[in-house]
Amino acid sequence: MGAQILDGKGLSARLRARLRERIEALAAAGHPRPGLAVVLVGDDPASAIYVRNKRRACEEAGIRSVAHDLPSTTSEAELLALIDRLNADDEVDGILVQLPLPEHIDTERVIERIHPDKDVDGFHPYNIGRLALRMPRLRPCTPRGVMRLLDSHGIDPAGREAVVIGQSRIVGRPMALELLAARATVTVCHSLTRDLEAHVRRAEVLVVAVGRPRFIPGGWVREGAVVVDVGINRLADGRLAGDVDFEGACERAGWITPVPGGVGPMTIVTLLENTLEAARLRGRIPADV
Ligand SMILES: Nc1nc2c(c(=O)[nH]1)N[C@@H](CN(C=O)c1ccc(C(=O)N[C@@H](CCC(=O)O)C(=O)O)cc1)CN2
Repeated sequence: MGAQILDGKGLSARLRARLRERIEALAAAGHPRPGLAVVLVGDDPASAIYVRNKRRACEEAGIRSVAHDLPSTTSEAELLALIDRLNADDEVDGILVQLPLPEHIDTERVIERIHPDKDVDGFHPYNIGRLALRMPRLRPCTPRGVMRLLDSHGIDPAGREAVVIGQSRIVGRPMALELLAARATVTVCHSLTRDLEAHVRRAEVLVVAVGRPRFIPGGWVREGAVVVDVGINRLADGRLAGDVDFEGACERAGWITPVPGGVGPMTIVTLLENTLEAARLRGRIPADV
């Protein structure tokens, strides 16, 4: 076990405490509390847990969260109508629609309907475009959380070979944009990539987000690499495993995120920070807090 741990759980707890202080100070000065609408459609058990955790995190931080739990039979038109109402509601600073949505709903159409200034997930084409142009506004939570985790441990990706495995909207694509903005040399690998092992072996910063337990063998990891494991996979015995063979990778990596306790908690704290940022962008709280 040589690798040092990138402790997302510890860092997120410190950031959440700081956020709570800022929000309480704002409230004491007479400013409104930021408001987040959390929309869950259907009964996916993992989504229900993530949404519950987000709502609890809001409460602890002093953010007002409003729950919209809709049945899996909700039509796309009904969901879009709810988003229209939330867009028009001045007390709602952020709108979060938990993904994945049921198959009969067009995810792109839903994301595009959210006003970009309330898009606390950072998935709207406007916000992704701003990130691509290195003019970020609201940034996707998981990649932003990863960058903060690296930064807090003094890890600068500039000039390094970064390899991202997975090209999802939530992680892979925006992660590549974040690393590019941080001036890494970035490769994105996906299901059609030939010789994945060769790409992994040359990665100085390796980010894996494929959703397959222990998909990357530890023996592929470059000596001294920074390994960021975004996968959260529930094993048959109930335990959680990442997308990387953690024990094997620890023998070779310089730094590694654990699962649980690495990237996941950073996603949630970044959502809270984005909600505060959205309230600022909308002028509901002062710009200088
Ligand atoms: N609208 C969105 N949907 C989804 C997102 C997202 O960022 N926005 N990301 C994922 C799931 N996700 C947040 O929604 C998420 C997943 C896991 C964690 C987390 O803290 N995990 C813990 C372990 C939790 C457990 O015991 O199961 C950890 O890694 O320590 C936070 C957020 C998909 N959908």
